[in-house]
Amino acid sequence: MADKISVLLTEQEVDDKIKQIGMQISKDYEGKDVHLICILKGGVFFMCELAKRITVPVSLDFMDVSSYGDDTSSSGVVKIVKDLDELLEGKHVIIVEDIIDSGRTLHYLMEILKKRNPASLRLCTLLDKPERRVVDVKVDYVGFNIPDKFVVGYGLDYAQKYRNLPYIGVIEQ
Ligand SMILES: O=P(O)(O)OC[C@H]1O[C@H](OP(=O)(O)OP(=O)(O)O)[C@H](O)[C@@H]1O
Ligand code: HPA
Ligand SMILES: [Mg+2]
Repeated sequence: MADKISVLLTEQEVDDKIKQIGMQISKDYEGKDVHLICILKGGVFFMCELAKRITVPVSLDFMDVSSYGDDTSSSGVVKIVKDLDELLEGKHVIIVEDIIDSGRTLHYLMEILKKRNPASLRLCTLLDKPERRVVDVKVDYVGFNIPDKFVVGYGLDYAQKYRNLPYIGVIEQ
């Protein structure tokens, strides 16, 4: 049976927000190149749209880190499924995520990536659920703070489904 999904953030709201973040990053990094790291799979839709809105030179890389599997809450175990292709030494790096929830994934990742000597390292997320935080993470660019609800769409999945929705929705129980 199909799940009933209600809209939390419309496609227009998400698109407008990504344009704003893109403009802010372009301003903050004027005269520099930025290296975007997409955290697969959830970050992929956001990164593609964001990259198009940044006006300074952009390079891209991908990392797959998984902590949720097909469940709706974090197992606390973070594993690197695919590492980056490129070195970070001297680069202005922005990690691009779909959501920060418990903070476990990003806390772990920031620690690992800092050790690779980027010129700078920032974190950009489309969604943040501050109420759910278990581990502290400093987030530099946030699209939306959202309530403690399990959301899907724009890269976010429930058991691998609904990543392709062009809006952010909540599965009704
Ligand atoms: O703040 P946390 O509680 O750690 O949760 C956030 C992480 O969980 C999700 O990834 P997931 O491991 O489900 O992989 P996916 O992106 O492939 O769905 C999401 O994309 C973030 O990476
Ligand atoms: O609300 C969520 N939805 C989908 N994946 C997630 N990973 C962490 N939080 C979420
Ligand atoms: Mg997931």
